[in-house]
Amino acid sequence: MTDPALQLEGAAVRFGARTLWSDVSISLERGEFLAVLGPNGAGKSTFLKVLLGLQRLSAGTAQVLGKPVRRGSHRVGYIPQHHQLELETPLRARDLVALGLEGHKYGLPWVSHKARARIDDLLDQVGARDYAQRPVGVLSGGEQQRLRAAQALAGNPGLLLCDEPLHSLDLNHQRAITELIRRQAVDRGAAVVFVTHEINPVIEHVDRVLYFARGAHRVGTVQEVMRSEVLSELYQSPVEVIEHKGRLVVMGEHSEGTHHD
Ligand SMILES: Nc1ncnc2c1ncn2[C@@H]1O[C@H](COP(=O)(O)OP(=O)(O)OP(=O)(O)O)[C@@H](O)[C@H]1O
Repeated sequence: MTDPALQLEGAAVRFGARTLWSDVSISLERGEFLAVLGPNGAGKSTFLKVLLGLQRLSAGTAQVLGKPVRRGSHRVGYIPQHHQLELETPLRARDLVALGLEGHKYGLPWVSHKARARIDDLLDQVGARDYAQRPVGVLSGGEQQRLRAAQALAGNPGLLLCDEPLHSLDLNHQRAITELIRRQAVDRGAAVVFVTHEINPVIEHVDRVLYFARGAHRVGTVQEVMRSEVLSELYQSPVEVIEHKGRLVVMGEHSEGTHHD
């Protein structure tokens, strides 16, 4: 039996007197797609930081691919939240993708034929071949974001962590990147943790939802969590979830995502 891709037991993060979230227990199998939802400041990115080994738990345990979390695991791919790279960043677009290949993290002196083919393939898949030779700093936000997705997939990760990866992408590229992420899960058996404010673009791929709000959380299938009574209880105020042509419209979500002890 293979280890779960991700396993948290009684996990909590506290900053001083503030409990961001607590008592999170979840196990994710290879190939599973978890959407992480919740209002601003609810602790979604912090959840990813825990899995990246960048944020210590205040209680509980976290294991990734059968081992305690640690920084810099090449089995973990990460698409960070969008931020514009500096104009002067001394990398071409294809170099950014190459950085995702194991063994290329500390410089780019020599790229094997096989690695070059893999980079070309990824550049094609994210539609970045045309700007592969351009300096990354001059590229648009969406163009950079597509390269980050390719970089995260380059090392064939067993766990793929995505922090709002569709942000700043047009509809066509949203679909292309979503399809790439889905294939990593379905064809290559990676577990996906997908932080998003908007579940609809990925709803057909989501196996389970982890919803954070007001220091509490719920875990379950889309049908179990994305319901008026469940979210109203979580937000402690009326929230209405309406299904319309396969899309979910959530009305009455508050922006306040945290509480103070
Ligand atoms: N090291 C830290 N020390 C104190 N507070 C922190 C620290 N890291 C994060 N926080 C706080 O924890 C809260 C949760 O942040 P996080 O980035 O996880 O939220 P989020 O759900 O991803 O929000 P958004 O949707 O806005 O991206 C924020 O209020 C943030 O200021």
